[in-house]
Amino acid sequence: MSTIAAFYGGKSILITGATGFLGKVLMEKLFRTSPDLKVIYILVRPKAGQTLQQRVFQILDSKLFEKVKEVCPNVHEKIRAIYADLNQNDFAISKEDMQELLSCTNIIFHCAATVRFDDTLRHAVQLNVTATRQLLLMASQMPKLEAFIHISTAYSNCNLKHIDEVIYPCPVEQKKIIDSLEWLDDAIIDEITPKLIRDWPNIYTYTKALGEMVVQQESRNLNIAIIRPSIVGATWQEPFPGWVDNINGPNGIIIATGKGFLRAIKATPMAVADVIPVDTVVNLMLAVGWYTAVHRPKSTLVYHITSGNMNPCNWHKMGVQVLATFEKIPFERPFRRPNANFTSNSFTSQYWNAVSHRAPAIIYDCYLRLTGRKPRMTKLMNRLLRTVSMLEYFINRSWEWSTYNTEMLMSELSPEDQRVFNFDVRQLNWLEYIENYVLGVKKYLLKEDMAGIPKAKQRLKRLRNIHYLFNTALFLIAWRLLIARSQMARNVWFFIVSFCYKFLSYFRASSTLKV
Ligand SMILES: CCCCCCCCCCCCCCCCCCCCCCCCCC(=O)SCCNC(=O)CCNC(=O)[C@H](O)C(C)(C)COP(=O)(O)OP(=O)(O)OC[C@H]1O[C@@H](n2cnc3c(N)ncnc32)[C@H](O)[C@@H]1OP(=O)(O)O
Ligand SMILES: NC(=O)C1=CN([C@@H]2O[C@H](COP(=O)(O)OP(=O)(O)OC[C@H]3O[C@@H](n4cnc5c(N)ncnc54)[C@H](OP(=O)(O)O)[C@@H]3O)[C@@H](O)[C@H]2O)C=CC1
Repeated sequence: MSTIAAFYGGKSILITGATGFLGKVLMEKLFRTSPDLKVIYILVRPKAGQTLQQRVFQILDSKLFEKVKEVCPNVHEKIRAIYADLNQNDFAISKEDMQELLSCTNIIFHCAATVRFDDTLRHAVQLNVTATRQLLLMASQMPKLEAFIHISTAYSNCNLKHIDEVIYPCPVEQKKIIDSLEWLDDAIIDEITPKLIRDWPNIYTYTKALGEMVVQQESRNLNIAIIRPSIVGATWQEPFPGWVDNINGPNGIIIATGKGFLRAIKATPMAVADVIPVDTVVNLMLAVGWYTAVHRPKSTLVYHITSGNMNPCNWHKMGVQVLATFEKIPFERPFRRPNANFTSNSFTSQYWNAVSHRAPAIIYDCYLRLTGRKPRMTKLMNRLLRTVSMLEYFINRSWEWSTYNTEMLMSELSPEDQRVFNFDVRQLNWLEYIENYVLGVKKYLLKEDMAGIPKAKQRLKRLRNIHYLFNTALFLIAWRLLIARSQMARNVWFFIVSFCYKFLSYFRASSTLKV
């Protein structure tokens, strides 16, 4: 029997961000491996016209939870959704709910965050910093609490090249920032934001660094650990390969490439693509929860869960495998044939944007206008290019993350725990993983049926023919114009024509001789 799985038996676990990508996979694994856990409290807000119960029902009803329902048929009774908005004071939790949380919680997994790169500083600080502080305050009033696991990101210190498993100080104290945001108005905040975030690439990574400072400074006597995953990707093995459910990070890029919208990107091909499967992250989270509660390390330990130093893959290899998968399993109704040009040069990147992205969008919009429809491709392309420009920072650099604590933890696990809660990324076969990833994007994100593959392949063939036809026509028109204007072009043209003529005459003569 797994020690870690047994540890969670009978426990009351509080999860924030349980409706997010990581949170769902965490809940799934907990229910599947420790069906005898007492309860999982999840802090949820109503969203998109759905009540808390409807949101929970939708999660449990998804394919991700199919195995759970076999192992833990009463899973509905073991989830307790608590109304909470982390943007509000005391999270707007009712008194009764708060009392229950304070008196019963054994373990906290704090996953909630805003992961948008362009959020306002006020909102990002509220969620990624102030809410963490508030949760720590709540945790300090929980008599039964055994461990508090805070999820940060490996990019919280991406202004450094080599990152150790320590909490780095931020140039401005988190308390000062929280205080000043209370009285500064939005216009001033917007003005000072670039000065505050300095060499961090965006507000998200900056506020995640501040969040870690809060954990360090407000941890009181709590048993805390911080986990820093790199780019979290689709599931590797559990509960099945390729599960993914949002368009963040590589997912949106895979869709945009598979649908033929994105055909070139400013990326350093040999830079490390530090993607880490979500189930690997969850396995480490559960192992850390157990270790922190049972071994009670004297200080707050930071754990990196990255792939680059143990089993590196670069963007070139990833791009090639993604394209190879599109050949076998194309996405439906592509705009153009998928292609991937990598360039690290700004000028070439601008060229590709004009020729490969903007021009086809404008041509398509003209076609839509001519056929009496509303043009939309240029707008869509502009948004896509804006998104890609925000991701560029991360695909043009490589980082080194030390993983001593993660490796130490691996060595502390029994062979059974190493198997059930495997976070050894050295065993990952990238080619297989990427293929399953692309397949998962098709099935679970785009909700496309595998039966549509032959039709998609046919459409790709048609697009290829249109592409050749279009290029030939373009070449002939350009050449015709050139000939009309330039004596040199005319000379070259006559030289080529006379050469072909002579060649053909010679060929005809020699074949007549043979006869
Ligand atoms: C490489 C070579 C490729 C070559 C060519 C092809 C090669 C072949 C394949 C290549 C292989 C794979 C290569 C992968 C490279 C990946 C790099 C990943 C780096 C990740 C670093 C993460 C580091 C930190 C990790 C962490 O620690 S945490 C998680 C990170 N956090 C995020 O990833 C949130 C980001 N996002 C936002 O910050 C917001 O999305 C915002 C952008 C502001 C827009 O915001 P806005 O426009 O207001 O609105 P949205 O509703 O959000 O989206 C509006 C519109 O954009 C679309 N769209 C949103 N997203 C994406 C996205 N990704 N990709 C594409 N489209 C996207 C959406 O479809 C919608 O389309 P539309 O509706 O217009 O049709
Ligand atoms: N995905 C990645 O690549 C990486 C993620 N991480 C970290 O992992 C954690 C989880 O990320 P991920 O699952 O991908 O993110 P998601 O965006 O998928 O999930 C975010 C979660 O936070 C919740 N949340 C946001 N705002 C509020 C609020 N005001 N009140 C209550 N809940 C709120 C969301 O709830 P709702 O559903 O209601 O919006 C959702 O459950 C984050 O801390 C992130 O920084 C770290 C490295 C990489």
